This record gives sequence, C-alpha cells and structure tokens, in this order.
Amino acid sequence: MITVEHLSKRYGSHPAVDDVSFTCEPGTVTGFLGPNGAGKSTTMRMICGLTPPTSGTATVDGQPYKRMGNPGRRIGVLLDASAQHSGRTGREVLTLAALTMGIDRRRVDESLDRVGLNKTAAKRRVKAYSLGMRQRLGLAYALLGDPGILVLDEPANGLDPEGIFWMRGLLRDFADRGGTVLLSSHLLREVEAVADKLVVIGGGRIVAEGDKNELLAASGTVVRALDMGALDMVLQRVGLTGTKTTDGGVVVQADAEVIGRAAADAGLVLLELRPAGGGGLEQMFLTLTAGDSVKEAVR
Ligand SMILES: Nc1ncnc2c1ncn2[C@@H]1O[C@H](COP(=O)(O)OP(=O)(O)OP(=O)(O)O)[C@@H](O)[C@H]1O
Repeated sequence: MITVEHLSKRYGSHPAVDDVSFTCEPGTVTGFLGPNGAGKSTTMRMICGLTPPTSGTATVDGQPYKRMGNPGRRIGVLLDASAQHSGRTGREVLTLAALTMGIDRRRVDESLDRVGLNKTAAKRRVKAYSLGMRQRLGLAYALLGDPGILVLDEPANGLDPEGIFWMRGLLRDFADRGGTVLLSSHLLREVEAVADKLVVIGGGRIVAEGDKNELLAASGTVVRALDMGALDMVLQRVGLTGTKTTDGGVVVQADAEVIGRAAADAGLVLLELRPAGGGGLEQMFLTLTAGDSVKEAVR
C-alpha cells in the first residue's frame, strides 16, 4: 500500500506539488493523471525517496522508501526509461541489479521474457534500444525483485499500440494477483482502460480522486443551446460555470435537471443535454484541468 499525506514540494516560490494526499491499495491500479507540469513526476519521486518533500509524508507499506532495506524487493520503480547505463547490454543491466538485490540470476531471463525482450535484444547495448525497448527493460528492472508494488511514470511512452495493449494486460494481471500499481500518464485512454481508481492532478493540486466508474458517472453534463451566449448568462445566474467542449457545447458540473430547468425558465432552446460520462475520461480530464474556476467547482 502507498500512502501519501499532505505532500508538498516547492521549488523557490513555485509549488510543484501542493498538499497532495491519496492512497494506492493492494489489488488495484491507480491511474495518476495530469497535463504536462502538473506534478506527477515530482510526487512519484517523493514516494521513491529521490526528491525530499518540503512538507508531508509518503510511505510504502507504512515505511518511508528511504528506510526500507532492499527496497527493490518490495517496490518496483520505473521513473525514467533512459536512466539505465547506455553502454551496458540489457542482460548486464538486469544481472547487476540482481546481484545488488541478492536475487537468483535466473530471474533475469524470466524478467526479460516477461517484458518481451528476446535473446538478441538482451545482448544489445542499451544505447541501441528504441524508447519502447527501454521502457520494457525498465519494467523488467522494476519486476526483477518480485515486488508487490509498482510505481511507473509514463511507462507507455514510446510503446506502439500493441505494446500498450500488452502492458495494460501485464499491469492488470499484476493487480489481480494482489499487487498495487501507481501508473502516471497523460494518455487518458490508456489509463481509462486499465485503472480502477483515478487521481487527477492539475497545477500541483488534486482536482479529482476516486473510483474510476464513479468519477466518470459524475463527470458533469454536456449542454448545447441554440444561443450559447444566452446559455452562458443563464448558467452564471444560477452560479454554474461551463467548460467548452471541442464540438461547440459546454460541460457543466451539475445535474441535467438543474440545467434543464434553468434553461426552460429563461425560455432557452437546448439542442443537447446529456451526462458527460459517455464522452469518457477525456472530457472529464479536459474539464478538470481547464481552469481554476472549474477546479474549485469540483473540489
Ligand atoms: N528540479 C526542479 N527544479 C525546478 N522546478 C521543477 C523541478 N522539477 C520539476 N519542477 C517543476 O515542477 C512542476 C511539476 O513538474 P513535474 O515534472 O512533476 O510534472 P509532471 O506532471 O510530471 O509533468 P510531465 O508530464 O511534463 O513530466 C513543473 O512546473 C516543473 O517545471
């Protein structure tokens, strides 16, 4: 289990991560979503003891990462696919890691197999690897110590669609066997397909968190009116804000009935009024990260 409590990180006066709290439970995949610069990597680095927090705590099975003896056997980490020594072969990278962790070297071949790196690839130097191959090697490294927890920062970067599908299966299987997965991504569809729980971060703060299906069901209402300017005024009058969709409508964080009644009272002609959930996570993500007023409405 990963427990993050009131975690903050400031760089000078810039709050990269601001009072972030969430948990990742065994048996689940937690999708950590946010646009570029939202604070995902900084949060993950703090969980893994690589960046000291300005305040707050992050623990793994009740312990700070830095205090764990042989952490690789409890938590597998993939934060940067290019972090491996580029002059070593894939097999050398894993063999050295196995020696450091005190793991049977036979696990090296098992891990390579598990991530789909064949014998030829394992003999090649990492500098000749594509980004997708580096991600696979990073995942093999994370899995090497047979940990119960995985922390993966954008692991799908550089993978082709088949690779993304494969990784989704691997993570689902890992969680179904009781493992805990924290997976960051800005690829919304990928997270939607595999996560049980979502933590959405924007501007260093959590803007939404919870069960994926519940969040999708509660992701607002899409409204389109004949006169969008008049709709905007009606929404303002009842204290609601809309976020523009790409097809000319707005998403409003309110029930269809509330919006429908307000529109009817104003004699407004609506062309569309439906739950945004059907539009999937993408619409919710755009809504949640669109602006401060929307974030405040969601909190
Ligand atoms: N070492 C650092 N020094 C100064 N600012 C930093 C440092 N690391 C991160 N930041 C800033 O903190 C904020 C959060 O960055 P972070 O890398 O955590 O975001 P992210 O959600 O992982 O984004 P991305 O998807 O682009 O990697 C950004 O504004 C970034 O510029």
